[in-house]
Order: sequence, then structure tokens, then C-alpha cells
Amino acid sequence: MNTTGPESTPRSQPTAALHHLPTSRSVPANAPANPAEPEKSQRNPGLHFDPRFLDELRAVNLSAIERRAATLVKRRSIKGDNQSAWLLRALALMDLTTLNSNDTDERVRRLCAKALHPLSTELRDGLGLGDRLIRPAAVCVYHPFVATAAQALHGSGIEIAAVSTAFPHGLAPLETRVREIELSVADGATEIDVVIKRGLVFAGRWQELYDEVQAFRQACGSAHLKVILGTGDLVSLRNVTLASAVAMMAGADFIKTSTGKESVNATLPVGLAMVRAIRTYHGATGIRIGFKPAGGISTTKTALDWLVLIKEELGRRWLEPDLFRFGASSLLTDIERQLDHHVTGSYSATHRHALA
Ligand SMILES: O=C[C@H](O)COP(=O)(O)O
Repeated sequence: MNTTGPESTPRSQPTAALHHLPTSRSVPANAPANPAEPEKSQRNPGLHFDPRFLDELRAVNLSAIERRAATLVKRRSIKGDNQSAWLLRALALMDLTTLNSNDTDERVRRLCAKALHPLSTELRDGLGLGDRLIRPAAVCVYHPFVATAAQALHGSGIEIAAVSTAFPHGLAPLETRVREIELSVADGATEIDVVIKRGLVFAGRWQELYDEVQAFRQACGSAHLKVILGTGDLVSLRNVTLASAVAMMAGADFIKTSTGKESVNATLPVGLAMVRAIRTYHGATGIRIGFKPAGGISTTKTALDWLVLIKEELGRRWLEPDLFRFGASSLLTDIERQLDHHVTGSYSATHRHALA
């Protein structure tokens, strides 16, 4: 593949049924004509729930998706300066995350300090970055640390993402989960990562799932909504595809693979199933939905695989922070090490880059 420029465009797959669906909010204008000029994507207004959209997506060909995921990665060849450029891009597309049971305000402050200055002066000089500001797109924390992060990042332009709705299982009454979103927004969260109740997927209770996600979207107000599917729990790619579709119909701004707490996290076949659902939705509505793989993405090799997948399947426009994020707690460390290697010719010890 050509990995140097913003040349490819998404291949739309309009579906017949979707064209007839009414939107649940005002009908948006189509996406910008030139995807190479990234105007901020408009928010997803959602669609009224209609099972016909699900019928369009039901026939997922598992083996074809697995074959495609394997081929994409094999074809990748990103080296040298080009690789450094892609790694800097990966950094800028990151939700720098801490979601541990032993998180503290102090740890979150250190993480925010790292987000503000992710690369050392030597490394920046070695890479010739000059004045270029390269920082993660967001810091992602549990609700109790939103106010701390908001204070530490005030005025920086770095988004504050909160995992709400009884993360990571989503097993609390709906009112409790909605209230948690409202509290996070009040504390300064600009993005909310919600988890779905996986049981609604197993039971095929799609309307109920739609209603819950719509309630989350409403509680978010101007904060952007990322819907975590917990794909490692969902058993089949068909479930992943249908849950993606319901989340988008209900107004998700992003769909996200995993909480990082399931036994299986983000995998390329699952990602492929999700980005194809995104492509279908875009083809039919003109609305671009963001994608966030998360959980277990800790090496630059894996990060590059994901970037290749997105560029090939959705196009260059999706490699911007309003449409793509990595959810990752340790990826930044490996990016620093690889960049260091590019500049100095040798690998530094991981502990030199340890976060928080
Ligand atoms: O949403 C982000 C994930 O929880 C991060 O997972 P990770 O710690 O495996 O990178």
C-alpha cells in the first residue's frame, strides 16, 4: 500500500433500506466534498430505530473478514522517516488512559503532565519537530478523576474522556448510569465512553439497546459519545456488527471495541467488522462515525496495523482525532522507544519512559 499521503477515499456501500429511514434529529448536510481537507466532522444525529438496517447487515462473512484482516497486515511496509511520521500520528490519535483500581489524583496529574509534554526536548529536536505541537487527543479516566484532569489540562485543547455508565460491565440501573454521565459532564468531561449491557445483545433486544444508548446520548449534551461494545464478550462478528449498527442509529459519535477488561480485547477482524458497519452507515447517511480500538494495544507494530486497516477501509480522512482514537495505557511508551531508536540508533530501556 502507499502510506505516504491522503489519497484514498472511503468506498461507500449504500444500503437500500437505510435510504428510507428518517433521521431522529434534523437531517444533516452531506460530509465535506474533499476528505483531504479535514473540516471537523459533524455529529451523528442518529436515526429512528428500524430493524431493516439490521437485516441489511446480518450476513457477516466471518472467514472473508479474517482473510482480509490477515492480508492487510501482511501488505504493510512502513519504514524509516515514514514510520516516524506514522508514529507521531498514532500519538496524536491517542486517548492516553489510566483505568486502574489504584488510580489516584496524583497519578492522574502525572498522566496529564505527560499528555502536555509527551516527548522529551532531545527527542523533539532529534526529530526536527520545531514548534509543532504533538499531543494525545484526550486523557481518559474514571469519573472521580475528571475534575482533576479538567484542571490539569485546562486550555490545552486536550479532550477529557470519562468512562461512565458503570464501567466496565454496565450493570447498574439505567438511571444510575445516566446520572453518572451527567456528573462527569458537570465535572468537565468533553467525551464520554459508555459501555453497553452485553445481555441486550445476547437476547437480541435491539430496541432496548437503542433506547439506552439514546438516553446516554441525551445525557452527554455537547460531550461526544463513544459507545464501547465489549466485543470480546459478544461471541460473534454478527453480534458485533449489529451492536455497532444499533449504537450508530442511536446517535453514537464513536464506536469502540473494548473496555480493556475483557479477556479478549481489540482484534483486527472485530475492527474490520466495525469499520465496515461504519462504512455502510456513512454510505447511506453521509455521516462519519469515529472508531476507537482499545485494550491491549501496547506496541507500535499493533498501532501501525490499525492505522493501515483504517486507511485501507475508510480512507485517509478517518485518520484524524475527530474520527479515530487508540484507547491505550502503555502504547505511548513504545512509541517513544521507537522514535528514540530512529533518532539515536539504539533502543532505550522501557523504564526510562515509564508513565505515571
Ligand atoms: O479504553 C482504554 C483501555 O482501557 C486501555 O486498555 P489498555 O490498558 O490495555 O491499554
